[in-house]
Amino acid sequence: MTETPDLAELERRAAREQRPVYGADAHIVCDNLVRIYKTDGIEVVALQGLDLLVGAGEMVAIVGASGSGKSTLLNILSGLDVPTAGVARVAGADLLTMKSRQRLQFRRERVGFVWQQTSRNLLPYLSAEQNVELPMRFGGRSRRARAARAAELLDMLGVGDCARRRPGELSGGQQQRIAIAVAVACEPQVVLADEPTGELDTATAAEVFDALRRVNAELGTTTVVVTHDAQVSEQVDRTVGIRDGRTSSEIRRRDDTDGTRVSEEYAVLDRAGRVQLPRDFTEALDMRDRVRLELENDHVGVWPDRRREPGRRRGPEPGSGPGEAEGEDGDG
Ligand SMILES: Nc1ncnc2c1ncn2[C@@H]1O[C@H](COP(=O)(O)OP(=O)(O)OP(=O)(O)O)[C@@H](O)[C@H]1O
Repeated sequence: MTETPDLAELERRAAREQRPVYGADAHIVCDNLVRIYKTDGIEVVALQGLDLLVGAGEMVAIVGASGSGKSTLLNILSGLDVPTAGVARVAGADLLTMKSRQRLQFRRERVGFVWQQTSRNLLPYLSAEQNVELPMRFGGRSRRARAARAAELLDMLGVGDCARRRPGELSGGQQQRIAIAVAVACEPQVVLADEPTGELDTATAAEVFDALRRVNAELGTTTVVVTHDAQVSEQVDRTVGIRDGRTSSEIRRRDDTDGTRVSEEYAVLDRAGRVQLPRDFTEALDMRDRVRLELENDHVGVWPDRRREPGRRRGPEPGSGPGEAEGEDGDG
């Protein structure tokens, strides 16, 4: 007969099983993040249990179809919007429980933003250097220190020669590089950019993205960039895909020992064990409603449900060795 464990035994077991807190080391933590908009009695679930971890100093691109929830996510991370449920922590600040004063302080000190519309980033009646100096006025720096930092940042971003010009006298790309200088003027720990290259041609977009990468590398700011631009997102080591308000896939890139760029696609596995297969994978194998799974030594095989409709495309037979895992076309 098995003995019922007493309270002390249960506590010992709980202590043994205690796992580290999700995202304990991460600089940005979204855990089961939910945002529901309610307008005229209609509910739109913009984020439905999104998980995301970004390490300190990391640069991540967020991609996804229109309406997938990218801007909603960025608005929450920037403290502009409050999530309906879940956990959102940025640079140690809890974005769900924060009071309005703390929120203001968070927005002034810990995060910098770059928006798509240049008019949202810069004041049109101030010169480039005055725009960069403006946020530093709240930080109590001397006038000389503000001017020195503005000059240093504009030089670093390749727009030192534009210091005296107003936004209307500058190209879109120059304006966005100045916007990046404004975003990092108060030495925030995190930079958030929502389609910063959306209004620019390809060559100028690459220059602006390069400026963001320079800031990330030289100042060490954790950087999250929402972008539609695949060419732009390829320049970062990690691209996170959002689908229907959830993180669905990740592409990680690294330089191999021989210098070639290697890129690998991952699916996000959440703590409930859910994996969202990429749409092109499910469509390629006509996977719908239900898939068959098999646990192997070092991977899990996923097959379309053959019994669903006899005669349709089939996946590979179980046990046909490594390579049978998700995404392999089983028609061979
Ligand atoms: N203020 C709002 N009120 C109601 N619904 C909203 C609001 N903002 C966004 N939504 C809805 O939430 C969903 C996610 O929108 P969001 O703007 O985050 O998507 P997105 O991925 O940034 O899209 P895009 O690439 O077109 O900017 C959409 O269905 C959108 O219509």
